[in-house]
Amino acid sequence: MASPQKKLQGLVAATITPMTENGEINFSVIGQYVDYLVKEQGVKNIFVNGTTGEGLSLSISERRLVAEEWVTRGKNKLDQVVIHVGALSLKESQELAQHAAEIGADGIAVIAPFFLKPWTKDVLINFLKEVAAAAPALPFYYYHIPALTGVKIRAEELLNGIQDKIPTFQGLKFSDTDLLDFGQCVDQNRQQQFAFLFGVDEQLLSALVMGATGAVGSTYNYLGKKTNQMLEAFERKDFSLALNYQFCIQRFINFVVKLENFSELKVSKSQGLLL
Ligand SMILES: CC(=O)N[C@H](C=O)[C@@H](O)[C@H](O)[C@H](O)CO
Ligand SMILES: CC(=O)C(=O)O
Repeated sequence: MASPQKKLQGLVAATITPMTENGEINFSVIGQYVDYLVKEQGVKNIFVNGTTGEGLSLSISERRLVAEEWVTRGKNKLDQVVIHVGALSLKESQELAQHAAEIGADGIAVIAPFFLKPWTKDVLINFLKEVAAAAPALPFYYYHIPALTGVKIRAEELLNGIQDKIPTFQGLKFSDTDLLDFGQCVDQNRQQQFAFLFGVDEQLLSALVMGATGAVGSTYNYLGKKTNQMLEAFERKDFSLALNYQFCIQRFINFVVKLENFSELKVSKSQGLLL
């Protein structure tokens, strides 16, 4: 069973998967990448093989090797390494979950299957449950990203009673702008020790007000330090300073949104960018 004292909090960088010009994974820079995150950005948690890491575009054997390298390089340097193990095939997802446990990862996260989609909450829960059961000692996070999966089952609905089905359930990574849904996830689970990790970096301050306990995002690779300053200001209840930091972050993201050449990277104006 997941240990609550190891609660995932603060910033989690969704790592980019470094590649060589030939399209091979460039394992040789991952050690430096870890040091850069810790020393330059003050970020000590990572989320591997997610959206930013293009996990769904890698082969299963590449995903295993990437996960292994991050865990190895992060040893004694990072607090937590969470591996995204979602896949269309339940068997592949289970294989990756079991592998994450074997290599000593700190948690696994799973998105909803996105081609033949689960049509009800129960169908989705059953899929997640089977994956979680393949790594019964690892904390499990549901990765809610409806703009990319097309699975619109509300997170609030999914969380209702989830620990009865998935005892290792430890939190939610919420990559959507629906703060009603997010707020209700927090409000209805106050008795639990869940991690509520927000995934739309340009709106993190609003999510902190709603009770986010941390954040997973692409921009924490390079705006980690700035975002940590925002978190500290929020913690001190200096909301006007926190807002200044959020606006600064927004100006950067807005600049990228407006770059026409980046339009093909755009998921949707309101759902966040692949930065
Ligand atoms: C769709 C996507 O990749 N979202 C990322 C994580 O969930 C975010 O970190 C965004 O890249 C960021 O919020 C910028 O829009
Ligand atoms: C942002 C994020 O969490 C991801 O890239 O998966």
